[in-house]
Formats: sequence, structure tokens, C-alpha cells
Amino acid sequence: MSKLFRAVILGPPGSGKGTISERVASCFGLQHLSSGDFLRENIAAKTEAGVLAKTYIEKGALVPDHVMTRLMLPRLEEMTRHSWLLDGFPRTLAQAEALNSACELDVVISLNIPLETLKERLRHRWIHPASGRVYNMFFNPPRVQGVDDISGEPLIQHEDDKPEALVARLRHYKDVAKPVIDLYRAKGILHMFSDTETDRIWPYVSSLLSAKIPTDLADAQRATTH
Ligand SMILES: Nc1ccn([C@@H]2O[C@H](COP(=O)(O)OP(=O)(O)OP(=O)(O)O)[C@@H](O)[C@H]2O)c(=O)n1
Ligand SMILES: Nc1nc2c(ncn2[C@@H]2O[C@H](COP(=O)(O)OP(=O)(O)O)[C@@H](O)[C@H]2O)c(=O)[nH]1
Repeated sequence: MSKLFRAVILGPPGSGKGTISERVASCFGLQHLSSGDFLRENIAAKTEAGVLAKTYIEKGALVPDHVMTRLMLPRLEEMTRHSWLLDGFPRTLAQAEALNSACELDVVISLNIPLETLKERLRHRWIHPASGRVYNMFFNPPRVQGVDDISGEPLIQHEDDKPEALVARLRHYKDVAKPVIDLYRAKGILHMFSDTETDRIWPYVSSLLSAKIPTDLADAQRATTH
């Protein structure tokens, strides 16, 4: 069996992790695993972890490490035969260490986007909760305002994108992300991208992954996705 490819994408809320992950999933066939979507599914299903997580997310706080780790590691164990891109986990050093002991990463993509850009994007972010599809009123608006393109269902704004929760989230992100970034830099797998536009970052991410993803794996994935 060909070697599987394991990647993580890091970046503050609004940095484009979800947008870039979707492009990676469709161009390279990696599974996009979003911890935020997984949390929201657990909240909607009122699982024990979901009920607990909701109280933190509503305050713009991070869900405690042991809750996140207990949620995400079993999810990754189900994915032993897939190549994946993990988005939103790890957020803290403790989560990164837990991930380290569960699997070996090939690449970490880190998005470095100015604060003002993040605030502006999140103010205008609308999502379709059932699918996780993300829109922006200017960057990628839905065809009909307020409505998901595929299902026709209404779009909503995340509670945690609203201004009250946002500033606390962005401030907290910086503090907890630094040791995670340092860890991956020390391992020699960190690739940092800085710009205000996803479309300018994407060609660099794409060429990085083209160079790193083993050719036999890329061929196999292309064969299954077309
Ligand atoms: N490892 C993680 C991942 C997510 N969260 C919580 O879940 C929320 C939503 O997660 P996500 O959708 O990943 O949000 P952000 O990364 O904050 O931004 P986004 O889509 O908005 O990336 C976060 O704000 C945070 O409260 C967390 O505590 N720990
Ligand atoms: N204006 C603008 N908006 C963008 C760009 N890239 C992503 N977005 C939007 O910004 C918001 C945050 O992007 P998202 O991928 O959800 O970021 P994440 O929070 O890191 O997962 C979404 O509404 C996107 O549609 C960009 O280059 N320019």
C-alpha cells in the first residue's frame, strides 16, 4: 500500500483554513477533517462532549484539551487508511503533543493573516450549518443572498463570529498558537504563508503539496476522485 499523507493546517479564525482545505481536498483528494465542524455536529447531536463544548464555544473560549483530544483521536483512528488534512486541531501545545503520539505528520501549513483582514472577513462569513459550506458576502457570495447554493436552506452566522466573541477568540489564538508553531518549526515540517488574499496563497500551497505528496498516492487519489 502506498504511504499515506498527513497534513495539518494552522491559522487564526478567518485565516482561510476551511477555504484552503476544501481546495486541497478537491485538488489532491485528501480528506478534510475540520474539528470545528466535528464539534458542531456533536453539539447538534447533543453528545456528552458536544453539550460540554457548547458552553466554552459560546464564550469564545477554547474547549479543554482533554475534551478535544478525546473527541479527535478516535476520529483519526477511523481514518487509518486515508490521507487527510486536519483543520482546527491541534490548537494548543497539549493537543499537538497528543497528536504527535498518535501519528506522524508530513506537512504543517501555517497561515499568517493580518488582524484587520481577519476581523473584516469574519464579520461577513455566513455558513450552511448542515454541510459546513462557507460563504463570504464579497469573496464567495451565495447565488441568492442568505441561501445555500446547493440545498436552498438558510445560511447562519456562527455565534463565535459575532463581534462579542470575536476579539477574545483572536487574542487567545495568538497566545496558544505560538508554542504549537514553534514545535512544528523545530520538527522541520512547518510551512508559513503570509498574505491578505487566499487566492495569492493558494498557488504556493498547491506547489508545496504537489512536491510533497508521493506520486503513486496522488495518482491513486486522482483515479478515485475522477
Ligand atoms: N481544537 C479546537 C477546535 C475548535 N475549538 C472551538 O470550536 C470553535 C469553532 O471551531 P472552528 O470552526 O475551527 O473555529 P475557528 O478555528 O475558531 O475558526 P474557523 O472556522 O472559524 O476556523 C472555536 O472557536 C473554539 O471555541 C476548540 O476549542 N479547540
Ligand atoms: N475577502 C476575502 N475573504 C476570504 C478570503 N479567503 C477566505 N475568505 C472568507 O473569509 C472567511 C473565513 O474563511 P475560512 O476559510 O472559513 O477560515 P477559517 O476560519 O480559517 O477556516 C470565509 O467567509 C471565507 O469565505 C480572501 O482571500 N478574501
